Amino acid sequence: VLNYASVHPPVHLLRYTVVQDISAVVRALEQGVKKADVDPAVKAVVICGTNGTFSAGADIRGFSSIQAGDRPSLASVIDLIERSEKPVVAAIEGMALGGALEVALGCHYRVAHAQAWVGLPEVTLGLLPGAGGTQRLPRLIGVPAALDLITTGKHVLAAEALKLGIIDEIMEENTIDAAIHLANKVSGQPLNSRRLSLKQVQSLPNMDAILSEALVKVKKQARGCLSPEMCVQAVKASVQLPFTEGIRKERELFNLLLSSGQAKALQYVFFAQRAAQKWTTSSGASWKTASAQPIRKVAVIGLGTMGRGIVTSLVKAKMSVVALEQDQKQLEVGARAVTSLLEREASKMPWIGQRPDACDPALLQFTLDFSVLQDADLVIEAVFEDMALKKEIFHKLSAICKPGSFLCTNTSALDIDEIASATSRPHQVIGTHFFSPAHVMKLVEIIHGRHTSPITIATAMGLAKTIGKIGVVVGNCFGFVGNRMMAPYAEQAVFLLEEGCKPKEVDQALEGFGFNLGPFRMLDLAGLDVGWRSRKGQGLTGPKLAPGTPARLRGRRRYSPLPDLLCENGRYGQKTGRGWYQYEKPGARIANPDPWLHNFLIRYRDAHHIKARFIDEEEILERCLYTLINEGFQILDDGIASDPEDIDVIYIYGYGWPKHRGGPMFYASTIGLPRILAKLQKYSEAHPDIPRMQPSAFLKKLVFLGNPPLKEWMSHAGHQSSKL
Ligand SMILES: CCCCCCC/C=C/C(=O)SCCNC(=O)CCNC(=O)[C@H](O)C(C)(C)COP(=O)(O)OP(=O)(O)OC[C@H]1O[C@@H](n2cnc3c(N)ncnc32)[C@H](O)[C@@H]1OP(=O)(O)O
Repeated sequence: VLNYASVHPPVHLLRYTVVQDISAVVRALEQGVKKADVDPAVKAVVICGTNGTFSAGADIRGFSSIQAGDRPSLASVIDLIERSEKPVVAAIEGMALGGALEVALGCHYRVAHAQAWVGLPEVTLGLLPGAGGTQRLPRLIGVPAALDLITTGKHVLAAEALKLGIIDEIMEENTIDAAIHLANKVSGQPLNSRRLSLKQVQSLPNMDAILSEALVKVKKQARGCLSPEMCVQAVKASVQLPFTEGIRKERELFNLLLSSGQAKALQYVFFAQRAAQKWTTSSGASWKTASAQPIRKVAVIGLGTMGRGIVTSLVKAKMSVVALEQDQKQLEVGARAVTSLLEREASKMPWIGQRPDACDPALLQFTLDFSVLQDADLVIEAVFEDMALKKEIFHKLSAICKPGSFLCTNTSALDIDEIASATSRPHQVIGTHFFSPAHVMKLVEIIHGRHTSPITIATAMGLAKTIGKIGVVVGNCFGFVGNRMMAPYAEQAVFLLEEGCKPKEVDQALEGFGFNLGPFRMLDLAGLDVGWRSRKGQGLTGPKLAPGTPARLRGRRRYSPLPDLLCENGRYGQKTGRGWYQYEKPGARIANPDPWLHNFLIRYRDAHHIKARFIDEEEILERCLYTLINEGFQILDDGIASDPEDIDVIYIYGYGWPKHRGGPMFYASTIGLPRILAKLQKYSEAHPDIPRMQPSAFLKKLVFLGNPPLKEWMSHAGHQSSKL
């Protein structure tokens, strides 16, 4: 939106908001600036936004239509603004992000409201600031600060932007009036010193080291994502090249990113994350009609690893919390752990820690007394995965809690309906599957049971948002979405060990793909005893296993007893200092290959007459990833997830799937469903005793229908989503 308004002659006001059609905004800005330039009555120009917002930047959907090599017309207009003979002042209210901040950097002065914030988030969309931002910002604030902003995409508040030198003045109110005042004041003064393209980047004695360290750092963190590295290269160009050549380099890098496919994936994730908030269930309940109830007081039952993280997240969000344990010793240990987590969190955010209300002790109460829970608006049970124990707790809660209280269970696999059956209010029972460490991980799977009411779902989603998490609504089945898909993935990883791989080879392949942790490092971190307990519960191993069951078969399905054997040897992973790897001591984090394990694998293969073979990276990746994706198709067909975006958000924020690959279902769409199907067919023919490798009927159907785009998949699902 752009208005050319003559409000306070001789200053002309250009109002615009870049969130819709960038080319319309660019055209209007160009006309406005040109008109002001030739109008002798105009002495200065102020650029501002509408409705209290400067601009959130370009419409991300528009990027798909940009062709590599397009002349970035926004960049030309920014040049025009900078070249103007009349002072141009940016009046920043609300936010100035991406292209909008680049426009402001082209202005000669920048005035911001105290509550405003600015940033260059392009890197998070797989791009770099492509309209001169990588060349102007280092000239304005120096290389280290510019690198920090451009490679992370972080937003900074006006006060910090002032300190960094991004803006010139902060206003508590009337930002536009202040900008007009400044424009009048500087009218007629020379402008060259305000034109960033004419400035040199401030030289630093250790510039080479700063740039190469930045490159090493982003490469290490990016796990194959290109945009942070390209951002460093662009900033390096601002140091090493004259402005116009730097701009050329910036454009070259921008075009490279635009055609990389990663930008498409990251932009897909931006919208998928937002789409996941617009939940629906297969019974037709949806975010549109259900409203969240206000939650003032939350109770958490159990102060184990999960309970501690959950309490910490709630307190950080300034919610009133009661934490319950069953005996004094566990209560004290849990309370100490929560306090230490909160202290650590406060030290990471000193600006919050200094505030007197940062962690009001009155907000957090530790208790052994169940009756204290009676006035809680919502209870999160976070004891360990034992159905009988959970049912006992829910039965008690149902009797004690006030009628309106919502009852949540933090479970990673158990049946929500069975837990709800222990209460007199199954419509207020819901699963809230947090991920460890719960004060860090963003994801919460919100699992609705057969009787869960829409208001309960909306309230759980609202709570997730309040505490800064991403809730994704899923249906009730063993393992829900995330762990159900993880099962065939982890199973393949273990089968690969049986057939000849070492844990490190499997982990390296998947970490090379971009996962934070490969499957064996992940299992060691989570604790191998967790899965062992679950398998014993299912009768797959342990006392419930029928005598005479073959070691490597359960029914007609292939089974690997390897993880059980490790646990029987006391190897539970990091916590015991031994698992799939060895660690310096219990609790240590650095995983080292363990000769004991390698010998054990050799003996195991001998005992079961398995001839070890060399397995290449391609097979490791295909078997682990395609079986996981295959389960995803089954989940969609079953209606457990309402669309592929939900699955992708779960995998990115809960399982460390590389964001620049867009999530497993998006990745499948980029590989092409016919290829995935063909590979699954090939592997399932070679391994007929692994049912999870047999292609899902839904995948086959989509291939038969000609590999439709991801957006159309659900219109072909057996279980029609109500979103459609
Ligand atoms: C060779 C060519 C060179 C061209 C150079 C071009 C230079 C320009 C580059 C850019 O400007 S890149 C874009 C930079 N901007 C961003 O990345 C901002 C992204 N948005 C946000 O961070 C947040 O949305 C927000 C603005 C901080 C608001 O957050 P809030 O939590 O309040 O709301 P949301 O739920 O996130 O968003 C509401 C609604 O708006 C949609 N939306 C937000 N930003 C954009 C956008 N930039 N493009 C398109 N759509 C956007 C968002 O999807 C939500 O939509 P619905 O889900 O409600 O439909």
